[in-house]
Amino acid sequence: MASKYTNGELVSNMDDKYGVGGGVEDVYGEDSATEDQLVTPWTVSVASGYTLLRDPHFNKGLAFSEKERDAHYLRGLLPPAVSTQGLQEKKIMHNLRQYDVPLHKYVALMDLQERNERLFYKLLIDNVEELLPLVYTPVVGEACQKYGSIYRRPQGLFISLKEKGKILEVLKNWPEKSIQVIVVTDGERILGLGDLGCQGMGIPVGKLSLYTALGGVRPSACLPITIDVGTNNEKLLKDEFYIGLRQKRATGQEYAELLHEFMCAVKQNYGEKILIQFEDFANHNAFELLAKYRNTHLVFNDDIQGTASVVLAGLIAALKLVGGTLADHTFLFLGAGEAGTGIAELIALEISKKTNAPVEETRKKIWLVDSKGLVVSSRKGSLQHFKQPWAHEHEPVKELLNAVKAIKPTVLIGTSGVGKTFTKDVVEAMTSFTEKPLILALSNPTSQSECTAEEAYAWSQGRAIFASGSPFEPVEYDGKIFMPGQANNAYIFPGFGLGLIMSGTIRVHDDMLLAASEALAAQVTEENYKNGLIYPPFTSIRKISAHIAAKVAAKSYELGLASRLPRPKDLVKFAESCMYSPAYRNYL
Ligand SMILES: NC(=O)C1=CN([C@@H]2O[C@H](COP(=O)(O)OP(=O)(O)OC[C@H]3O[C@@H](n4cnc5c(N)ncnc54)[C@H](OP(=O)(O)O)[C@@H]3O)[C@@H](O)[C@H]2O)C=CC1
Ligand SMILES: CC(=O)C(=O)O
Ligand SMILES: [Mg+2]
Repeated sequence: MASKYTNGELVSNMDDKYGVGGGVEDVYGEDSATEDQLVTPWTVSVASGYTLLRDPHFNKGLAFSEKERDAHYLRGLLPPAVSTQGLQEKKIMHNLRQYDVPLHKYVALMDLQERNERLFYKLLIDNVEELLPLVYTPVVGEACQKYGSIYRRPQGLFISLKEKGKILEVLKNWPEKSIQVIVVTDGERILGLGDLGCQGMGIPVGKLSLYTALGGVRPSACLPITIDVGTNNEKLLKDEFYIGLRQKRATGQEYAELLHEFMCAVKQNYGEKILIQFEDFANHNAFELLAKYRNTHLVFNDDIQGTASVVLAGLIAALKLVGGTLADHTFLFLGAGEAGTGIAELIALEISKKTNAPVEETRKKIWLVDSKGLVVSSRKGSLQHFKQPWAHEHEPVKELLNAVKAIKPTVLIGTSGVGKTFTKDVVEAMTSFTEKPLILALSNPTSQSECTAEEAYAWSQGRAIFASGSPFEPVEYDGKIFMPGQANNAYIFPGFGLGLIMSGTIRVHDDMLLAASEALAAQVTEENYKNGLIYPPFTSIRKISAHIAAKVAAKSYELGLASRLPRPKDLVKFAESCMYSPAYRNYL
């Protein structure tokens, strides 16, 4: 047990309201952070020097000032030099850039997060375009595949079948008490990489680091959770470094009971307003969990709902480039799972709202292809429930190319999880009847992208408007530079979650997703359009998130689902004021 000082008095961590770990209490809270806010001595409890240096929430490394070194027993524990956060940032970015292997950069970043949290977030916020592909797709995918080998320290909470009957106790083991958002996975569909079992933990950890960096939700309010019910991945089951349960996945009642215990325990421990984001569940569980808990919990499925909202935003923005309304377009999806049907449904809803046509009608402009071909009415008997609404009248078509020729889409969206499926023939066929084909290759990571940016531009003779789930570099084609966009739910969920949290929202409503889409689309500038972009750059993501949060919160107040009263007048300003700042504090 570490010793601690409170106002000069030695106390045991046992007595500390922060429990295990202890640390300098941040009396101003992380949300309304401003640099150089002084913490008065009588309100602060101070860890002994050694403990303080090893507490990632408060450690500043060489940036502890001379006075802090004296006040907090750090003399001798640090070399004499005193640094600034800016200089530390410069050094770490320099060091990161020396690594050739992206996974090594990932490991270095995770080490930083566990050593000095504020510096980690400062880096991520200031260098978002450079670091996003590391802490998020594509590199996080490789990290999950190799999670057992690169595992150093536990991140987040692991809840396995072994914890059945004890989940509430497990939640209480987590040191932070005021959790506002949980991202949870069971690891069965990690990006387009399939079942990675317990090693899927990289995803909730990565998503929550974006909640903080992109959405400004304070890190101590974020809890990553992996539910381990086994894995059907034979390779992992045989891998000596695998960190999860070595058994086949539990299914049926056993699975449902564990998940139900989890959902009840979370609500019991954190209350009605805890946001639970489901992430990378396989579709046979994802739709069911969302349907089962959407009326009793504040739940959000990022793959179904977040993806739908980000794609709809891109489509609304793209109308400026291609003209017409959404109702004028014909949509074809490769992939009819969570992402595909989620997006399709939100497009149909948006068109319905705009045209007053019933959703049953507006769905008819949207077609989906799954692994067996075009989803058509003659297949109805064997289709999963989420595909049923898309089984339109048409003769069976097996291949995507033939579906493209038959449907003549103006918008082609890849949500198959299978790379290289938008072939030259497919893109050329689409380009033959559409002046400006809109091509979204959403599958992650990069290896699973339906086509590359270069392929989309080259095969369409530079006519395609292209965006992808994982980032691609700008492409030079025919002497012109083309800027591919990134159509990724990372644009939506941080701001969406912030909007829910800051308004005390108790349930997610589809209209909030539409509001988020419109807010994101409104952030695309004329300059972006000139570059062929349908999404704004991630460099302005905090501003974007504040606008998304404000629109989501406004919708929540309008629907009577917000519990934070009175409603703040200026919701954008309020969102900004809630955002975590990673600037160091003075602990004096
Ligand atoms: N960019 C973003 O923000 C997001 C991207 N994604 C990505 O989308 C992909 C899919 O995710 P999700 O929808 O959750 O996965 P699902 O497993 O729910 O759906 C995959 C769909 O693709 C179909 N499919 C698989 N292989 C083929 C093939 N060879 N030809 C045609 N269809 C095929 C499946 O068919 P069947 O039903 O017949 O099995 C299924 O309908 C993943 O790569 C994921 O990373 C997901 C969420 C967000
Ligand atoms: C981006 C994301 O959520 C996915 O690929 O699953
Ligand atoms: Mg996902």
